[in-house]
Amino acid sequence: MEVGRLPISASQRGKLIAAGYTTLSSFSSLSPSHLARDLKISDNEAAEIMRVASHSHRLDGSAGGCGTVNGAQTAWDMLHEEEMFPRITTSCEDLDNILGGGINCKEVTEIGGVPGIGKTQLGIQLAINVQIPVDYGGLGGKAIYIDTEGSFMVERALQIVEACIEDMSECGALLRKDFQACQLKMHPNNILENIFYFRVCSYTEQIALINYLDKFISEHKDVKIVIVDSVTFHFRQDFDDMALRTRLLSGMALKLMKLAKDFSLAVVLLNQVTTKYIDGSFQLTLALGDSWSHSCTNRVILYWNGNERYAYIDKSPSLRLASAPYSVTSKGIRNSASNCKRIKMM
Ligand SMILES: Nc1ncnc2c1ncn2[C@@H]1O[C@H](COP(=O)(O)OP(=O)(O)OP(=O)(O)O)[C@@H](O)[C@H]1O
Repeated sequence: MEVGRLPISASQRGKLIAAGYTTLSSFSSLSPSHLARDLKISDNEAAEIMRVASHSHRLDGSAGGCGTVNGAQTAWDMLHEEEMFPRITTSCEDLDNILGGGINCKEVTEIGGVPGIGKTQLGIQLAINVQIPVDYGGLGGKAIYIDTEGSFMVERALQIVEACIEDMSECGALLRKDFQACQLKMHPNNILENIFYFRVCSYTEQIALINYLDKFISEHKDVKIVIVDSVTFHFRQDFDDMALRTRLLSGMALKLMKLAKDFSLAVVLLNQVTTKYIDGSFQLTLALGDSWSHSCTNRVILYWNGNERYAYIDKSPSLRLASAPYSVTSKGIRNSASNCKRIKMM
């Protein structure tokens, strides 16, 4: 495919051609940072060109064009790319710390816990925090919220949005930043408008929607997080054929992992827990644990420790297994109250 046919801006097309990249295959094997250097553009802009190019290439291939295998990416490029995307804060410093700074883009993070522990609250918080402007250390992105249980409450979302704006204006004053400049972006109406909400009422609807996300996100490029609350709800009932259930779940998991990689976004899967008889005692395990266990990069378990809520990193290829307290307040997710007391006393 020729660069002239790519759906990018005329100036980007001009820069590609001027740098000698006249066909898609002439730069498809480069890393975004390499392309950014050659074109003298930002890494983000280069990553976006690569994404559009790879999408157009896929469409071209499915329309009969011949497919090519992309070249390898170096580990150095991968590290550089990772640094390009800040993590999405949970609004709880302790939780962010054990997560290596927050929820990572390009990865699937499963968050499980007992009813009432705060999974939905965390999901709503992330859908809002992903919109924190780049100037304030955020991603300035948008969110997709897939609700399978009907637990998303818009009034509660508004309450958390207002608290987030309040925090940002305080933070702006501390950092002497011009909060007025981002006030329009961080207006409650705009923040709520940037959360695309889908209610799904059956597993077939859920699979159909996840298959459609590719197209939806191509048309809404700012989406930086997809939250599914909860991912296994419809798969826990009305299933006689367990092999079919496992196949459908694995297919859905693969699709979500691919979305995370292709669009450099975070996928957060909220999940319920059940009790299982293991080694002579009943223990809490995530719903559909065995058929689902390879579907995520990171797994976080939320649990009660006395009266306090805790999060525990249960599985991760890069984070140490650790736990941290957090609380659910009227403002949303925050540091645990006892931790705040400790900080004040010090
Ligand atoms: N406005 C609020 N102020 C303080 N805490 C709140 C507020 N709204 C909700 N909560 C807390 O959040 C908890 C419910 O959290 P959430 O709905 O996220 O649980 P969940 O883990 O998703 O449960 P389920 O699995 O049943 O959906 C409540 O028990 C309450 O303690």
